[in-house]
Amino acid sequence: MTDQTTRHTVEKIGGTSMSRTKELLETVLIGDRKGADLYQRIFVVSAYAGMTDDLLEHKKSGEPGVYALFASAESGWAWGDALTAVADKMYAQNECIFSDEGARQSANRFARERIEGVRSCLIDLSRLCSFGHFQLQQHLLTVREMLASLGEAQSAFNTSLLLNLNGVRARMIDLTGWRDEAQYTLDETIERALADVDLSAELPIVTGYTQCREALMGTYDRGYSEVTLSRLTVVTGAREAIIHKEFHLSSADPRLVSPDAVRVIGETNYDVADQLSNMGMEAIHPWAAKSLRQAGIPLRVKNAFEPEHPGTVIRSDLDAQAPQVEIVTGLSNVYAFEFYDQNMVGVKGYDVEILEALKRHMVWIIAKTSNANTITHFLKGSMKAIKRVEADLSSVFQSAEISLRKIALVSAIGRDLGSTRVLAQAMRALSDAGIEPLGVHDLLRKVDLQVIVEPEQFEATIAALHKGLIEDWDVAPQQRLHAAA
Ligand SMILES: Nc1ncnc2c1ncn2[C@@H]1O[C@H](COP(=O)(O)OP(=O)(O)O)[C@@H](O)[C@H]1O
Ligand SMILES: N[C@@H](CC(=O)OP(=O)(O)O)C(=O)O
Repeated sequence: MTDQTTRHTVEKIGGTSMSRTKELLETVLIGDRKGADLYQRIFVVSAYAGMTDDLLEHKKSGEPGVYALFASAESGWAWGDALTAVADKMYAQNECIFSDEGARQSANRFARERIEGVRSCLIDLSRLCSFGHFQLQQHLLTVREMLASLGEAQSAFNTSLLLNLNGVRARMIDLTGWRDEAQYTLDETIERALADVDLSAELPIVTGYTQCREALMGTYDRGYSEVTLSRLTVVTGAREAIIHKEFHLSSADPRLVSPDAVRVIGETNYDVADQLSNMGMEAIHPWAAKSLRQAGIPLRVKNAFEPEHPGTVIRSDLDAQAPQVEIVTGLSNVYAFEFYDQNMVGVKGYDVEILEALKRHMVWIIAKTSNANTITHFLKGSMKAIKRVEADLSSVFQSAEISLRKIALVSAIGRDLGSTRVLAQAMRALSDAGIEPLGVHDLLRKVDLQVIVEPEQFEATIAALHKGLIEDWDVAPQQRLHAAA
């Protein structure tokens, strides 16, 4: 069926929003909908806020969770206590969600069965690996997948149960591979799981984690639920993918710039979405955007708690009407990895070696610059991994001087920044705020302007650029006329 009015949507609810379960029922999940209006939607749910952090490692601080403890030899059996703490957190979450005793018990039973199943599997694996014939290293990805999927299994089970209690025909679609006998590709797994679902009369609540041959965790790592969202959208031929977040996609993080000063982004294109995810803004996982863009399906980012608001539409064919910065975002903990070698002038091959080392140690490159004898990469990753890159390169290039420093990178992003006014106004805004940038990247392809500052100046830089390039953008020419008169 291709009729726009009857085709379904696929909608993801992020972890931060999932934790506000009761409000979600009154907005996104049920709200004023009745009868047929409740259906023709597929929901993909993330784990409740903080759950995946505790199961794996903290996304921002890197603090070890169950996985990181299990993987590190020095931690011994500490992972077992960490897993028990996750179970307790799950029961506490169930306590908040279900006032009905029977429902709470079945939610707790579900969580306990999954947690204890994984626990005994990990104990067996540790025992096997103590023989030496089985190498723990070879199984760590599977362990990571098993642990991560616990979070999404809980939230999908709870959401469908809660909807059932509220008279909605919801069905949990468990893509986590729990006790499955065969393994399929991502697309096949999705097709098989939804084959007998009648979208006009059932509401599928799908786990954000999909266990499949491609191993989502190995390829995409954190933020994987958006990959499930995008493939589900493409495979089921949905008319639109929707991401429900805690805030509207705004011109800056409303936690850093006052919510009154930020603007909701009405529309943008996938080019801007790519820049945002590169900066770790998580507007959408870069790989998720790719599938949707290739299939020509629009993505809408909405505030989960303001369901009437149309939110932000992201499509490939939306060009800007005029040069304008749309969003100011950044990363406060970036490593500037500077490789300097005077022997480099006129010689090729340095770049390749550096890139190989970065790839080998799985370090994310945010940006790079180079000149005659210096190549600087701006990196996101663990200090440990970056130190390994440094060691590898020092042994290959003995005359090189490699230096590493922490910086913050703030980026002003828009579909068309092709006006010299953007750079001029950015510099004025920074100088007015007393910020001296360590570096600025204004490239030929005008979609972003990157400013490098000391980490302590991160928030002030976001605020200053937001003020200069967004809040004051339309008023600035007039003010300049007054100033000149
Ligand atoms: N430009 C922005 N617009 C909206 N939120 C932003 C923006 N930049 C950063 N954020 C932050 O993103 C957070 C949501 O992050 P995310 O991990 O995507 O949540 P979720 O768990 O819902 O997927 C919000 O708490 C908000 O502070
Ligand atoms: N819960 C997972 C997957 C995910 O996509 O989460 P969120 O939608 O909350 O970013 C993670 O934290 O990585």
